[in-house]
Amino acid sequence: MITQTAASNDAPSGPRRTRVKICGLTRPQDLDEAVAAGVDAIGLVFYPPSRRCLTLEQAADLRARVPAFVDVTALFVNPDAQAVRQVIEAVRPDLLQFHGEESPGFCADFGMRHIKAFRAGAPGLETAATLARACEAYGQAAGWLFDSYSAGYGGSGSGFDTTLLADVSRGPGVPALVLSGGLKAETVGAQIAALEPFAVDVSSGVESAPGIKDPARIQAFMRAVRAADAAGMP
Ligand SMILES: O=C(O)c1ccccc1N[C@@H]1O[C@H](COP(=O)(O)O)[C@@H](O)[C@H]1O
Repeated sequence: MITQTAASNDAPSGPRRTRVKICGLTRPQDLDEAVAAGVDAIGLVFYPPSRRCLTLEQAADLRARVPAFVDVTALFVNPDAQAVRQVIEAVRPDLLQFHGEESPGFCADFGMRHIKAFRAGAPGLETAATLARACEAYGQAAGWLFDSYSAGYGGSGSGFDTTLLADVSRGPGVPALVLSGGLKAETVGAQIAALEPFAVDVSSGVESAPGIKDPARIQAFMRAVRAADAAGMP
């Protein structure tokens, strides 16, 4: 159930500032562009079938460019624990992000802040009630991320029916609501206005090809988020 009207995970009143994560970075110049544009977090993918997947060495090189106060998230899909530990050791991410069928215990076992992703509309997550119930099992997460249900596990560029989020718990002390799935500069403002997510997470919508970010699209996306925030100021 949504428990507050200003449906942000921030304090109940005050100016809106939607956090932005750009995921699936593979090149130093794209990382620099995202940081210069003002992102709050970047995501590095460790899922071999993805064209955005990095080696430990590539990821460590990218990580070394990230300044203070920008979080680095390491994204996995049903990894084995050893693979996660290797990434933690080599890359030192600030957060882990799990996009598969990882259990709450597995996600929490690394003693790190983590985000659990849910594919809205997937089997067992087809209604607002079942999606909300699934989230509740992951109360130790720092964020609940909502993505579309499509072939593969994410990063597809497709959106989903956001009415499925209607029953998700929100408010202080509840994992942050992170909206994802097919976001782009042209549409993100309307999504922010309608749903007031704590954060948005984008990959395909700021790319010219999988894993290749486009500076103009990154800047346009950030402008659209900030315009939506300004429009929602009290
Ligand atoms: O980016 C990937 O390749 C990826 C692979 C497996 C799981 C998740 C992945 N990316 C995440 O998917 C969402 C939506 O991305 P998009 O904007 O629709 O392309 C986002 O959270 C990415 O971090």
